[in-house]
Amino acid sequence: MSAGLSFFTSYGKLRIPVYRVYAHPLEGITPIPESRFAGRENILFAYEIDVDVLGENFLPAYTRGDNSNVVATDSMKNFVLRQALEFAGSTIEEFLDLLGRRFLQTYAQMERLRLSGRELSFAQVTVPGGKRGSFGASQVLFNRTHSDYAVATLAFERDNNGATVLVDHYCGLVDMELFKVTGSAFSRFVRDEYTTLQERVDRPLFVYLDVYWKYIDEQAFLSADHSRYVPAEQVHDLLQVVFHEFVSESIQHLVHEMGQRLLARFPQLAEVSFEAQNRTRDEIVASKTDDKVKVYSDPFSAYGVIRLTVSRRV
Ligand SMILES: O=c1[nH]c(=O)c2[nH]c(=O)[nH]c2[nH]1
Repeated sequence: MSAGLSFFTSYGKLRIPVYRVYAHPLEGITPIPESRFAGRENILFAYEIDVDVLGENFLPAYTRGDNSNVVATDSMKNFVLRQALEFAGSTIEEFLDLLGRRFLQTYAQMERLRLSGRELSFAQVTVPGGKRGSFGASQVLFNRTHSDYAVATLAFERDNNGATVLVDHYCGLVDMELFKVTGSAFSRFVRDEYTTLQERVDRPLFVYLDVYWKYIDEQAFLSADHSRYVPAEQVHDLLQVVFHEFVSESIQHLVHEMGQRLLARFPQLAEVSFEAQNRTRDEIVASKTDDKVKVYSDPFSAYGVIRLTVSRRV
């Protein structure tokens, strides 16, 4: 080894596309008042999977070209795809859990592992139903959508007895884009010689929003009954309801309210985090006859970013 140097390495395969058809439906979730979401049929269970192997025992591959402890990333890709066929669960968290345990059981060369999943969103196509004039969801045709999507990351290690342990996790929903035309303010901020922004008691607020959550107890998202599982769809709907209802003084104020509402609705969560981008458009012209009719266009390309983590006190 090179004297006086230390190394941190990881290697793996990113963005392994998995399209499992007829996975087990997600059932048994607890309904919430903010959402009509009742479960997923999982006719098409589609995710991109990242595998990251961490540890020290493959360092000789870097320092001496010794690959004897290297599992080819190509084999990792094949492993993930084969496990997808055997997968009997219903959620991305359960799939990552299966992968983590099976990888560490199969490969003694792997010390630690981080696995991530990114939803490839598809929506059931609406087609005419049996009765004249009725429409319903196709059971066979899906339209790829490019809107917000769920994510999850699970990290695994071995304990002293060699058993696999889940050591960290987070779940999330990223790339929401929400535009509220009225009912948001931003005023009474610091004013000095650099201030050009007008005070606005009512502004159209356009935010890009990512939200992440962690559970108190991993059994809440791994147990097969799903009664304490928090589906991204419910989080999505709850955040929309809060934005719809709440008249905010700022994005800071809005994400704080969203954090409070999420932790109150889901007692099984330990922490929620937000990253919001301020994409509010500039007012260009307003109607002379109707106050609420206005035209907005894109602002200067730099955008504000607002972050928040809300944790339960322990
Ligand atoms: O909600 C907002 N928070 C800010 O911190 C900020 N700063 C700014 O210029 N506009 C806004 N809006």
